[in-house]
Amino acid sequence: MTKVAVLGAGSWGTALANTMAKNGNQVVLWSHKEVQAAEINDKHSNEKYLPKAKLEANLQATADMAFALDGADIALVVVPTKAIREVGGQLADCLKASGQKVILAHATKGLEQGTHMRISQMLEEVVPAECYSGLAVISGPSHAEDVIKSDLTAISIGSTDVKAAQALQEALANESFRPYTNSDLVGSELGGALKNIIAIGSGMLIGKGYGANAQAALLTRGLVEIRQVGKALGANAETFLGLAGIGDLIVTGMSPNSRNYRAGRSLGQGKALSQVEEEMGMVIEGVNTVKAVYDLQSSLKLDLPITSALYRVIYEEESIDSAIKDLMTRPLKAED
Ligand SMILES: NC(=O)C1=CN([C@@H]2O[C@H](COP(=O)(O)OP(=O)(O)OC[C@H]3O[C@@H](n4cnc5c(N)ncnc54)[C@H](OP(=O)(O)O)[C@@H]3O)[C@@H](O)[C@H]2O)C=CC1
Ligand SMILES: O=C(CO)COP(=O)(O)O
Repeated sequence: MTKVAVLGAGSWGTALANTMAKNGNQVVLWSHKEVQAAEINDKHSNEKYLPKAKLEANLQATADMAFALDGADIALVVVPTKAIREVGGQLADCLKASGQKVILAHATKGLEQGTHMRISQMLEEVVPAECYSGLAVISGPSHAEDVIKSDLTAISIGSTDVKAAQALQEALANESFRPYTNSDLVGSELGGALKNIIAIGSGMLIGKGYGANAQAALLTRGLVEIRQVGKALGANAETFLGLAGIGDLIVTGMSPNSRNYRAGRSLGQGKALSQVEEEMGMVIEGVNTVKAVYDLQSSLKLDLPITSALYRVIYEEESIDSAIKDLMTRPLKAED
């Protein structure tokens, strides 16, 4: 049995914590809100993020991070990208105070605004190296709404530290949840972050009334952009053919359980971004990630037409129709 502290009690943190508790591990889920921790402990539910789900009775929650981390083998951070430095800083303070060393992992899919850093790079900056042995990312096609129902799911765990990846793999694996390990931390993080951009575009096409041809074209050409950015940032191109690449692109670009897809669909139906964000009530990572990648493309000397079109629609008020026309009438070229 492994002791795991999961930091972040939104939909994904709760679903991952619940899976590991169901497997018989000792799991403590940290929420920054007392009231939410109390709901999980008393009612075994997290209605805001996973409506109607019955959580495992042995899943314990707390609003005290030091308590969650006490004796933990693994600390798994699952908060939105914008909260990583704050939560990582609190984690570092707890680990420094206790003198404990953990396997450090995260399941967040984004890039930092301004710095364009990956999540593990941010964590490395805020958590001193002596506080952890091994850093891993949980990536791959996995909606919390499906995982909580024990729908069949396969994910990938990216880490250069085999022992760290295997410890997470053991804690998570069961008959309906199959984790694979993968040594490409960079590619696993980038696959997870960048597919959110394309998923917004895929939702937009459906919201506009286009069909499966359009969606397949966008996802395939989107994968080319993901791979180009990934290679330029040091990922292994092969990773994008795996669960953390095309696997996650398929599920996020096609499933109504995806926040990014649903956001794009609502934008395609004519809603304003502010309204879409308010109605979602959950993080839509792709909205910030499209800006990060748009900003990065010139320094990486890349031409990313789909990412650029989505950036213009989201941030510069270009109409979706105009962006689609622009993409479809670019100079003809060979497929690369
Ligand atoms: N949902 C999914 O199916 C999947 C999500 N992911 C990724 O996981 C990450 C988290 O997403 P998800 O769980 O969906 O997000 P949600 O929006 O469902 O939940 C976010 C959680 O983080 C908490 N939070 C926000 N800011 C802070 C903070 N400063 N300190 C502490 N807690 C904070 C929120 O608390 P509060 O309620 O107070 O706002 C909430 O509990 C994202 O990067 C997402 O891309 C990856 C795979 C699947
Ligand atoms: O990464 C995810 C599924 O693998 C979740 O995507 P959304 O944030 O779009 O729901």
